[in-house]
Amino acid sequence: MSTKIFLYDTTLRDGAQSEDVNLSATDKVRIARQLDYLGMDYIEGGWPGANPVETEFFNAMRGVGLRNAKLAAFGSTHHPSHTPETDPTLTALISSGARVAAVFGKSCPRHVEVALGISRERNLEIIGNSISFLKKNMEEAFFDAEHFFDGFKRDQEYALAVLRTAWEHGADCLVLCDTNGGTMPEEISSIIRTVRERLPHALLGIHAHNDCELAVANSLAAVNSGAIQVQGTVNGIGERCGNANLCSVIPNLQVKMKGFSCLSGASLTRLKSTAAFVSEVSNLAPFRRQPFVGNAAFAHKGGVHVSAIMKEAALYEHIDPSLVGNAQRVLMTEQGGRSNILSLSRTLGFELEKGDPLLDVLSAAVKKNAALGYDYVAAPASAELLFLRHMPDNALKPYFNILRTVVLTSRHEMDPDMMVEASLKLDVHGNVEHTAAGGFGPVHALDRALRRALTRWYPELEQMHLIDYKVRVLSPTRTNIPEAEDENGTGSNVRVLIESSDGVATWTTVGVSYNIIEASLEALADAVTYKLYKTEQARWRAEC
Ligand SMILES: CC(=O)SCCNC(=O)CCNC(=O)[C@H](O)C(C)(C)COP(=O)(O)OP(=O)(O)OC[C@H]1O[C@@H](n2cnc3c(N)ncnc32)[C@H](O)[C@@H]1OP(=O)(O)O
Ligand SMILES: CC(=O)C(=O)O
Repeated sequence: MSTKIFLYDTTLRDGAQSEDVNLSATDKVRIARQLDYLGMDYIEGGWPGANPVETEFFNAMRGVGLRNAKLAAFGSTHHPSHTPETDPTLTALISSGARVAAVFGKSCPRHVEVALGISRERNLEIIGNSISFLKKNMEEAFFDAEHFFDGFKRDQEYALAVLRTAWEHGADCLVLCDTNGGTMPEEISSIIRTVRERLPHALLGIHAHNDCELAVANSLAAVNSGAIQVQGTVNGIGERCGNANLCSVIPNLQVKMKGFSCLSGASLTRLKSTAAFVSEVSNLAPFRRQPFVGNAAFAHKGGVHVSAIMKEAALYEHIDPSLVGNAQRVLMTEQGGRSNILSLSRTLGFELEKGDPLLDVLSAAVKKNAALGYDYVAAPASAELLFLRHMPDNALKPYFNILRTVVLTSRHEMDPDMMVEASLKLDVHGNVEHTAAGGFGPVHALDRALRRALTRWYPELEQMHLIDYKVRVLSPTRTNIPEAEDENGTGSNVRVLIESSDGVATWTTVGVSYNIIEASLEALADAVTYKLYKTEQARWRAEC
C-alpha cells in the first residue's frame, strides 16, 4: 500500500510571482486546463480580487469543468482592522467560485510584531476566526503557515500554537512554509517530526522555496517525515528563486521513492509536454538542463556514454525517459565517437553497421567541422545533410550549385535607407540561372534571390520561409582579462543558425565562415536543400 501524496500546484499564483512571468487570464485558464489534464489534485488559481486578471480568471473558471483537480483560491488571513465578514480578502475567496481556500497566516513572532504590528494573541485570534469563517463557506480550507520553519527556530512554542489554532478551528491541512527558502533538509525533517509528536492528528503539507536550491530536497524530506501535501510549481517558477519544481518532485515521489504515489503512470508521461506548455505560455525559454523533463535530461554527448547506451540504455540513464514523456537523444559533436555516428545514422534510417569504414569518415568530418564552429546539435538539418553527402550511393542529389554571389550594400547621405541587393548565378541541372533581388538586409536579399532562382524548378520552395536567424561570433572579442583580449575582433569566424519553416515542419541549418554573408549563404543553401530533400522523400514514400 502506498501513501497518496496530494499535489497542490501553485504555478498560477506563486509561479506568477516570478519577476519574468506575466500571465493573462486566458493564459491562466489554458495552464489550468493542462494542469488538470496532467492530474494535479489542487490548482491554486490566484488571489481573487487582487487585480483585474485574477478577477477575470476566476470568473472564466466558472465555465471550465475541471476533471481531476479542485480549484483553490489564495489569500491572507483577515486584516487586523476587519472581521472575517467584512474583510475584502476573505469575502473575495468565498465568492471566487473556487472550491478550496488557502490562506496564509504569520507563524513567526517577528513577522507578527514587525509586518503586522499586532500582539501574538491577536494574531492567533485572526487565524482562528479566518479559518472558522472559511470552513463554514468553502469545501476545504488550508492554512499556509508562512515562515513556519524560521518561526519554529525563533520560538517553537509560538509556531506550534499557530498550527494548533488553525487545526482546532478546522483547517483541513496545515501547510508548513519555508517562505525564505533558507532551511536545510535535515532541519525540515526534524522540525516536522516534532510537529507530528505535538499535533499527532494534523494533516501536514509543505511549501518550499528554492533560495538554497533545496526546494525539491526539502519537499521530499517533508514527505518522508509525514507531509501528505506538496505544493510547488511547474518548472519551479515562483517568487525570487522559485518554488519546489513539481516536474522533479512528481517523478521522484512516483518513480524513485518507495511507498508513495501521486500520479498514475499514464499521467506521468504528460510531464514533459506540460513543462513545455507552461514555458511556452509563460513566454520563458525552456530550461534545457532541467532534470527529467529538460531537452538535455537524456541527451548523450560523450562517445563513451553513447557506446555504452547502445548496449544498454540504463548504463547512463537513471530512469527510462519515456516514463516522463521524454526521449533519449544522441548528440553529434566533437566529443562524440563512432558510436554517436552509428546511433544517429540509425535514427536517420541509414543501414550502417559497427565497423563500417564510413563511420570513421563521418566521425572525422564531424570533429573537423565542430572544431571550426559548426553546431550540429543546434542544427540537426545540417547534420542530416552531412550524413547524406557522405553516403556512397549519392543519397543527396545536387539540386543546385551556386556559381557566383555578389552582395551590394550602399548608403548615400541624402538617402536615409540603405540600398541592399544580392545577385546569384546558379547551375540548376545544367541550366544557368542568374537572379538579383533587393532586401531589408543582405541575408533577406540573398534569401529572395536564391528562392527566385529556384522556385521555377522547385515550386515547393514557395511554402518555405525563414523564421529565425542567429549569429554568434566564435572567438571571444571582449573579455575583462586584458592579456586575453582577442586579436581577431571583427575578423573572427561567425556561426549563423537559420531556422526555416514550410508551415508544417521547422528545421535549423548552420553555416560558418569569417564572412557573415558566406556563413549565411551556406546556412540558407542547406535550408533550401533540406526542404527539397524532404519533399522528394515524401513524394517517394507516397508513390511506394
Ligand atoms: C508569502 C507569500 O507569497 S504571500 C503572497 C504574496 N502575494 C502577493 O502579495 C500578490 C498579491 N498581492 C496584492 O495584490 C496586494 O498586496 C494586495 C491586494 C493583497 C494588498 O494590497 P494593499 O491593500 O495595497 O496592501 P499592501 O500590498 O501594501 O500590504 C499588504 C497588507 O497585507 C497585510 N498582511 C500581510 N500578511 C497578512 C496576513 N497574514 N494576514 C493579514 N494581513 C496581512 C500587511 O500587513 C499589509 O497591510 P498594512 O499595510 O495594513 O500593514
Ligand atoms: C504561502 C507562501 O507562498 C509562502 O509562505 O511562501
